[in-house]
Amino acid sequence: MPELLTADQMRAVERAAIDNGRVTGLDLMERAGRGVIAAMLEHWPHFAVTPGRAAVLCGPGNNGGDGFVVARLLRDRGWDVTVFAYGEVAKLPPDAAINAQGWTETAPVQPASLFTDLREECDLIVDAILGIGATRPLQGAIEATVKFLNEYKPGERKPRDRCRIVSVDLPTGLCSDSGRPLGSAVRADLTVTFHRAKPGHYLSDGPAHCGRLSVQPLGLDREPTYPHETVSATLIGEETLKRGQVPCLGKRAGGHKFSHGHAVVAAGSVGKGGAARLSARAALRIGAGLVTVAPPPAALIENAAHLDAIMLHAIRDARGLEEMLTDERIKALCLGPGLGGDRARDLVPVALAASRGTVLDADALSAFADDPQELFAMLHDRCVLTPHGGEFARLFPDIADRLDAMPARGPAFSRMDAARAAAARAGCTVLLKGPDTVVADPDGRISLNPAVYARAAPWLATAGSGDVLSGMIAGLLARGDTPHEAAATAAWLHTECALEFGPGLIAEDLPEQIPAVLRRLSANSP
Ligand SMILES: NC(=O)C1=CN([C@@H]2O[C@H](COP(=O)(O)OP(=O)(O)OC[C@H]3O[C@@H](n4cnc5c(N)ncnc54)[C@H](O)[C@@H]3O)[C@@H](O)[C@H]2O)[C@@H](O)CC1
Ligand SMILES: [K+]
Repeated sequence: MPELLTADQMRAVERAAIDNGRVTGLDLMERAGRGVIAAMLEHWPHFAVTPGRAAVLCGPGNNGGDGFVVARLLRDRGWDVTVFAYGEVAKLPPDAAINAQGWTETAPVQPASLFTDLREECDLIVDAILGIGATRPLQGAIEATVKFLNEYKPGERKPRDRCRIVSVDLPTGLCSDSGRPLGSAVRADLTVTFHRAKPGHYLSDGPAHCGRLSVQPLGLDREPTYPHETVSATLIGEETLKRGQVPCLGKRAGGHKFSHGHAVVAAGSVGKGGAARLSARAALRIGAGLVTVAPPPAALIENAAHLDAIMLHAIRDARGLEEMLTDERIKALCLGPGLGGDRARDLVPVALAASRGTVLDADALSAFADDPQELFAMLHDRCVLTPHGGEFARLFPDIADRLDAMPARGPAFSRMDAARAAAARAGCTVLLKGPDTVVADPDGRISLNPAVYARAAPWLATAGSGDVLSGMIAGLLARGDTPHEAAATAAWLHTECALEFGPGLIAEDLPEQIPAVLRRLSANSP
């Protein structure tokens, strides 16, 4: 499902269903427990054939209640189960207390102090200590247990270490809204969440702590779907693109090159044009009708030696760009890749005054690091800024500091919060790059492109890959997409292109994968 829900939003959905009498809290807890078993068997089918030994760690809230359900269901399947309680069973909330009581009527509950490193003895450890209710850094018995559990790093498991760790809803200690550990957090092999994923499963350190992610239904799909402003973020994917974007990615029959938009990429000085050429090629491949690279006159020959379908137009300075932009058919501009700081400071004001779809990246952002306010005053709502972490910190130092500070309590300030705050300050779309790329609008709308789990594409960390992304956004702006749609679609396609090519990828390969990805998208569209 494409929506991500914060802890508060998830609680509101559950509360609405319970208040409407459609379901009880106890029903939901039972479904959650069944979901954990279903996901576990799907990921480790041998557990269905050979029951083993399990330790179930139950916390002080409803996450612990889920743990008691899982303990019962495992035992029903023939498992040898030991339950450890973190907190007083007598103080559990009502639904968790009912499940705890059901367990204690037939088997003991061990105190947390007896939990030591059981990995040698167990096949499965179920982490049901804390879920979306984790609000403060881990301490005491919980912290000590998390330390035990994390003593090995996933991937460094010894062959005889067969124990798997499954976290219920969230790895204990991970903030559901930000993906940031509150002090420390469990590193699970599998995390099973319910109804919808939470931002923390995708942002920051979340994927490293979750291991793999399974989203299990709670039977809440008939609850009201969420209006845009109550959804914390939309996950970009084929599902979201198909709703609105795919027809726009295809070219209109009977259209001509100008009806598909003209994009201009400003290039830098002699020997510095490669980045701009990468952007330009991506803009053309993604479907802009025409693309022009605009270098200074001295770099014209060098660029001409490299370009065929892409046009060239030398511009000496701001005046040259101003003259070029009297052509109303130019729909989108891309400034930054390889531009150089001085040329960026010269050209950006003119580009922004022209009110076209405009992508600012790299040098076009760093050139204003001394006085970001000067840039913000010129930006308009057709702009997209595409900073990586370093560029973001130069333009929005106070916001970056909040992201760096160790969270004292949850929900912690997230990369979504940071991108949203930056977009509001800049007054335009901000795309914050990373394996969890966030696209935020000034009105708070967020789209997330996670290149994690099955979509992990580490080979995207290659020189020039960001230049291709800026070009893709410029191409889509030229096609007429809104800044948010252009940025979100480009971020998703960029990852898909990397996955299509695979290891060994260099930036030049990315635009060449666009046709295959577009072909697949249109073949899959209804
Ligand atoms: N009806 C429901 O509310 C349902 C809840 N579900 C489960 O319930 C969870 C949410 O339950 P809760 O809201 O009770 O929250 P949790 O069970 O995640 O934790 C809440 C408790 O932990 C304490 N706590 C927070 N940080 C702590 C820390 N660092 N150290 C020690 N204790 C700490 C809180 O004071 C509170 O007592 C979900 O994650 C999910 O697993 C599911 O069973 C589905 C239905
Ligand atoms: K948990």
